[in-house]
Amino acid sequence: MADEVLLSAKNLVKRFGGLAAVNGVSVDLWRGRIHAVIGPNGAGKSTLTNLLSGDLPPTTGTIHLGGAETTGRSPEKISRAGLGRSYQKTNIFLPFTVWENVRLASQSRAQRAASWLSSATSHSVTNERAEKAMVLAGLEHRREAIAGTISHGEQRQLEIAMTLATEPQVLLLDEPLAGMGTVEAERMVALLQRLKQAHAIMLVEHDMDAVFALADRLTVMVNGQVIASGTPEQIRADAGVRAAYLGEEH
Ligand SMILES: Nc1ncnc2c1ncn2[C@@H]1O[C@H](COP(=O)(O)OP(=O)(O)OP(=O)(O)O)[C@@H](O)[C@H]1O
Repeated sequence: MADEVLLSAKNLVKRFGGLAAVNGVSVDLWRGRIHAVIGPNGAGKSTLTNLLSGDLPPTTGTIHLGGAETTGRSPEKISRAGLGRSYQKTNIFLPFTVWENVRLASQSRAQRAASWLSSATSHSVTNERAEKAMVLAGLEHRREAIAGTISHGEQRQLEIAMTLATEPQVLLLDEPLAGMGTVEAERMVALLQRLKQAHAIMLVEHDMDAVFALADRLTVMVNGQVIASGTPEQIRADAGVRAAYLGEEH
């Protein structure tokens, strides 16, 4: 699959009353690349994610997904157009098994008609999609485990498997490494590296070691605005970024 821009946002603005939480932000997400968005608390990262996913409509600006404009469309429509989002807040059904959770997520993608037709074909398509997502997320050996009993890191993998079961082209990942220990974080970094081959990924993450290990491009936001955008090397060398955000540690 050739690298291509799968999502393109231009001059996004989101105002809450007098506050411009996102103020003129443009971003292109490419298949085969991880694009990290970093910035201090309140910089506007979650708001930007909400604009791209349709959870919030932008005040002004445009969003194209896979060539079609999705500005102002519902999250459901944007999801169907190929965008998958994992939330910080978990969507997992804890009493269900890993497989049942991924299967349910896959079912949510099934055509409405298929549920009443209930054909063997639609079931096998749903199962195949779930199986593929579970394997891709590295959870096949935990298939029968109750979701509430698996480790925190595995639950984050499960959230990603559930997102993958909707077959997105673009993945918006909100702090996938939050609360992880070293071994779990390393496993998640390896998973994201695998996923980027077939997807465009936007990563919002506070773990700077992981961000600099993973990102092909970075956008640095402060107070709703982009203060720098570029490769990890360019961002590391940017005096404004060092002053505003990274300090002297990078
Ligand atoms: N629904 C809302 N109504 C009013 N103000 C909001 C709303 N959502 C966010 N804000 C404000 O917009 C600004 C950006 O917030 P946002 O959550 O996008 O930042 P962030 O970079 O994701 O921060 P964090 O790293 O802490 O998650 C903040 O000043 C926040 O208080």
